Amino acid sequence: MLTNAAIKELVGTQAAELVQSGMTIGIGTGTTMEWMIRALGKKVNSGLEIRAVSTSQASNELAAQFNIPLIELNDAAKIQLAIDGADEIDPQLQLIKGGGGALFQEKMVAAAAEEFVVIADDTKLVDQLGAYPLPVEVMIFNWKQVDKQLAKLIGKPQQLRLKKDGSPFMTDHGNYIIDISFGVIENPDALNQALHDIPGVIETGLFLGMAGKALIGYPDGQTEWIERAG
Ligand SMILES: O=C[C@H](O)[C@H](O)[C@H](O)COP(=O)(O)O
Repeated sequence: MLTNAAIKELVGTQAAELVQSGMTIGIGTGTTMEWMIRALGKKVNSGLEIRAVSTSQASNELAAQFNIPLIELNDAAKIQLAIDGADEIDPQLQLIKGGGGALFQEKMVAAAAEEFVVIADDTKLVDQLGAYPLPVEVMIFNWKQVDKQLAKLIGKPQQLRLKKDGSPFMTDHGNYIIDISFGVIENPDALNQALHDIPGVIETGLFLGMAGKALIGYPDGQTEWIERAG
């Protein structure tokens, strides 16, 4: 049986095979994507010619270590393919993302891509989103006001993401994250809209109708492609 890290390596390495010379790709963030970036780096060092738009400082740094040419999203005329991990994946390929705090840039890159592929181990598959706390990126300027609005919307106070030293976690874009525990999200679209309606909410970790395919790895070493219906 494979360890969780080995499953991530399996799907990350397999996903790197999707990348063809000439492409501009989006590269996501997280422990699964680290394996994809490493595998892609080997291909680049063997002659694969690509350009990449990264979704975080951490992925920038890893990609740079492997000489993967990076460009800014504004300089990408086209992104043929974006690949990223996820924290939860439901049967419609609706996602919760942002466990690593990169949701805002990840969503901008995924939205700009012609195709968005998710890679994950099977523990990320759920029947309904919501067991994983939903990350919401908020302005520092009014985060306490946002929190009050969230308490009205959800009925209980929410958790500002903190670092191990107890100070607030800050995103690459200089914002805070509030992690919202739902248990089950009955209507992801309505929730996403309601959250966006709160001034000071910058982005949510709900990625709805974005992923076309997901590559899932299992402990027995098998992988499976799941496609979004419709
Ligand atoms: O902010 C982080 C991203 O959304 C990650 O893609 C997500 O948290 C999954 O990360 P991992 O592959 O480490 O489980």
